[in-house]
Amino acid sequence: MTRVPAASSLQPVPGKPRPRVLSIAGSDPSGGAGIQADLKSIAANGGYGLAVITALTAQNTRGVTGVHVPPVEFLTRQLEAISADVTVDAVKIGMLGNAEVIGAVADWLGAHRPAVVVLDPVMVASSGDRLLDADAEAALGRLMALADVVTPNVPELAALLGEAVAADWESALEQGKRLAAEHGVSVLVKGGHLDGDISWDALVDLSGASASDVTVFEAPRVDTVNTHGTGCSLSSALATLLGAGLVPTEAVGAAKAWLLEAIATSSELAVGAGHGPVNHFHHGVLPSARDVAGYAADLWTTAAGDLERIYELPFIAALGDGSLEEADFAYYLAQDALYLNTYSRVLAAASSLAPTEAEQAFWAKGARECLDVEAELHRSWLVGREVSMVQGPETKQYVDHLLARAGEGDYAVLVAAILPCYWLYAEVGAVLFREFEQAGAPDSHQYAMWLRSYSDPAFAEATRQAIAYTAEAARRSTPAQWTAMQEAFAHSSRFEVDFFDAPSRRVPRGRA
Ligand SMILES: Nc1ncnc2c1ncn2[C@@H]1O[C@H](COP(=O)(O)OP(=O)(O)O)[C@@H](O)[C@H]1O
Ligand SMILES: Cc1ncc(COP(=O)(O)OP(=O)(O)O)c(N)n1
Repeated sequence: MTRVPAASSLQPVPGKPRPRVLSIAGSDPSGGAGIQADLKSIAANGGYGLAVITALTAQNTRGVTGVHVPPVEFLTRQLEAISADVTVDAVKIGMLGNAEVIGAVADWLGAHRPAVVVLDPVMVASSGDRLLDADAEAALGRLMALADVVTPNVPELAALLGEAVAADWESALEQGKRLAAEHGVSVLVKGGHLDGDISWDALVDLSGASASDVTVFEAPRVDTVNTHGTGCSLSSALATLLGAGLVPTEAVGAAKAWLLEAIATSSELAVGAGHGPVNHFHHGVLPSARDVAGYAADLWTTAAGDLERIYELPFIAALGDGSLEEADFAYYLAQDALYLNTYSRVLAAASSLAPTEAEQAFWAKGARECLDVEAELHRSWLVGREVSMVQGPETKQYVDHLLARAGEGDYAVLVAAILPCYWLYAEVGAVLFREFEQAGAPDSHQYAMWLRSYSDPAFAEATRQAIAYTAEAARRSTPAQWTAMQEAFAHSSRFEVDFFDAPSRRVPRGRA
C-alpha cells in the first residue's frame, strides 16, 4: 500500500478568486494613465477590472489639450449599474474633475462602500495641466474620510494640507504623517517627484495591520522619461492586491516591485514622443490567487515520486520499526547537523531576498530554529558518540546546490530549492509517527524521540506556510523563473532521497 497521498494535506487550498476591482477615473486616450492604465494594472496584478468614467481627456504623452466632464447624473447611472449587479472587492478612485463629481462618488461610496477603497487624489498631470478644478481640492476631504488609503504625490500632499511643496523626502514624509493624522486615513506618500538616486515611498498605516505605523519603501530611481501614469498604475495595483487579501505593507511592497519593473522595461514600448507609458505587462497577466494551489499541486507531483522512493529505503523501514543500527542513525544525525548549519544560512539568504516583511520574518525564524535543532542534536544524540563530523558526498551535493541557488539571488528559485527539506521531512515524519502509534507506541522503540520531533504540529504549520509562500512566488514568476523553480525543487527533492539513503550506502560500514 502506498503511503503517498494524491495531494499533501499541507498544500494550500484554492485561494480567493480574482478580486473584482473598480476604477472610477478619467479616460486617457494615449493609454498610459487614467482608466486605460488602471485596467492594465489590475489585470497585470491578478484582478478583474471594471471601469466607471468620470471625465474624458484629450491627451497624449506630451500633455493634456482638453477635459470634458459628462453630466454627473450619468456618472451616478454607471455607478448604480455596477453596484446593482456586481460585488466589488476593491475600488480605486482617480481623476474626478470637479466638486460635483466628488460629491456623486462620495454619495455612492456612502451607500455601497466596497471593502477596500484606494484614493489617488489626482489634481495636476505631470505635464502641468489641471485634472481637478482648483476650487474642488477642499472637497476631497469628504472622500478621504471614506478611503482606506490615500496616495498623494509630493505636490498633491502639499495641496491637501494647504502647505508649501516639500523640498526633500524627510519633509514629504512628515507631511504624510500630518495628513494621516488630520483625516484618520492611511497615506502612501510617493516620492517620485523628488530628485536623487532613490525613489522613496512610505506607507503611514493607520489600519493596525502592519508591524509599524510607518514603513518606508525604497527603490532605485530609473533614468527614464517614461513615467506617464505611474501614480495611476501604482494605486490600481495596490487596490488589486489589497482586494486579494494582502496586508497593506505587503500590498505596497508587491505593487512597488511590480511598478519598478514596469518603469525599467518601459523602453520596450514605443508610444509617443513625450513621457511614455510604463510596461504594465512585463510579467504578463498574473494568474489569479486561486491558482496558487495549482502551483503547489505541480510541485507535489514531483515530490510524490521521490517520497515513494524514500519510503522504499531500508533506512526508513528500519527507522520506522526501530530496528535501525545505531551507527547508521548516528551517521544520519551527524550529517543532519552538518546540513542544518548550511541550511540555516540558506534560509537567512531567503529572508534577505524576501519581498514581504512576513516572509522575511518567517525565513529568519526558520534559520534560527535550524541552529537550535543542530545544537540540540549535538546535546542529546551526538554527545559521547564517536561520530565523524565530515560532510558525506550526499550532504555535500545537497548543500552545494542550495548555496548555489542562494548565490544566484532569485527569491522564487531559492525558496523552491528550500522547500523539499520542509515538505518531505514533514510528510515522512507524520507517516512514521502514525505507524509508530498504530503499533502501540512501544517503549522499546529507540527512535521515538526523533519521530516525535518531526511529527510536531508546529513543524507541519511551518511547512504549510513554506509551501504557501513558494506557491505564491510561483504565481508571480515569469515562465522562465517557474521552470527554474521546478528544476531547483526537483534537485532538492532528489537530494532528499539520497540523504535518507546515505547511511545505508556509507563505506566503510561499521562505526559511523
Ligand atoms: N524614475 C522612477 N524610477 C523608479 N520609480 C519611480 C520613478 N518615478 C516614479 N516612480 C515611482 O512611481 C510611483 C508614482 O510616483 P509619483 O511620480 O510620485 O506619483 P504620480 O505619478 O502620481 O505623480 C511611486 O511609487 C514612485 O516611487
Ligand atoms: C485621465 C488621467 N488621469 C490621471 C492622470 C495623472 O496620471 P498620474 O499617474 O498621476 O501621473 P502623470 O501621468 O500625470 O505623471 C492623467 N494624466 N490622466
